Amino acid sequence: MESSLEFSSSLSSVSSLLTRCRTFKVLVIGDSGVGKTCLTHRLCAGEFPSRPDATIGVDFRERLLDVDGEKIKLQLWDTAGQERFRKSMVQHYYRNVHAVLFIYDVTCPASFTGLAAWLEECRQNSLGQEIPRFLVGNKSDLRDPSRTGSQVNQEQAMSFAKSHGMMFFETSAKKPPKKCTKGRRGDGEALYQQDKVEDVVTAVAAKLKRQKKPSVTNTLTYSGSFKIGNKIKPEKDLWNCC
Ligand SMILES: Nc1nc2c(ncn2[C@@H]2O[C@H](COP(=O)(O)OP(=O)(O)OP(=O)(O)O)[C@@H](O)[C@H]2O)c(=O)[nH]1
Repeated sequence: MESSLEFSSSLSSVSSLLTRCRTFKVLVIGDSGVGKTCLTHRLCAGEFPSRPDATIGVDFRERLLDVDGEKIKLQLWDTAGQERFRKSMVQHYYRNVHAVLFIYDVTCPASFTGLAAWLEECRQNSLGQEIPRFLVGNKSDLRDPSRTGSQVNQEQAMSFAKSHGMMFFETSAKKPPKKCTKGRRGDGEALYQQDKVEDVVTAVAAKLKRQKKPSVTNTLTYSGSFKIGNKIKPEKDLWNCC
């Protein structure tokens, strides 16, 4: 009797360990230096990395969220901004993508005009219009009110986002602006401070939760990277549970 109880309790702990959740691949693209690595790090680890290296190939980071009682796992593909570090890997980036984050630096207008090239890359890799797209202006902590001419203005970015069917955010991976939010905390509804980087993942997860055909895996997390020269494993092997 005792052993059957033990057996059923260990079965239930195994099953809770393997709680299934829906997993989505989110591609992060934008010019080199706009802060893709720092942003994905902030989104997944909740902190700003002290000395990020230029990404070579792609780095993977994951974030597990609870959206209205459902577990949603975002697999963020932090891709290299430099052409020489992307090369032959580009087609792998776009395979089975569920959402794309376009990042630019608000203090670097060239990174904003450069978005046209990233849109073109999406087109060349047959990214469908049904794939949700998000525009994120990063490094808002460096905005200088006396230098408006040499920065990307928010109205301009908003109108770009609108014309391309994107949801728009401006934030900072280094010092995310805070805003007061109402939501469930502990026993009930409460007001709390949520930073605007958190808004990005929340919006992506909420949008993807409504998607019809996502992949399903367990909640084990994975992170790692592929450099040029590595063979990319089929995603089936990468993401399914072991
Ligand atoms: N002040 C400030 N600096 C930032 C912010 N985000 C990133 N940086 C800095 O910008 C530089 C580039 O950041 P990365 O995250 O490596 O940029 P990336 O887009 O991943 O660059 P690639 O890997 O070359 O594509 C680093 O020196 C960061 O410290 C931010 O929000 N504010």
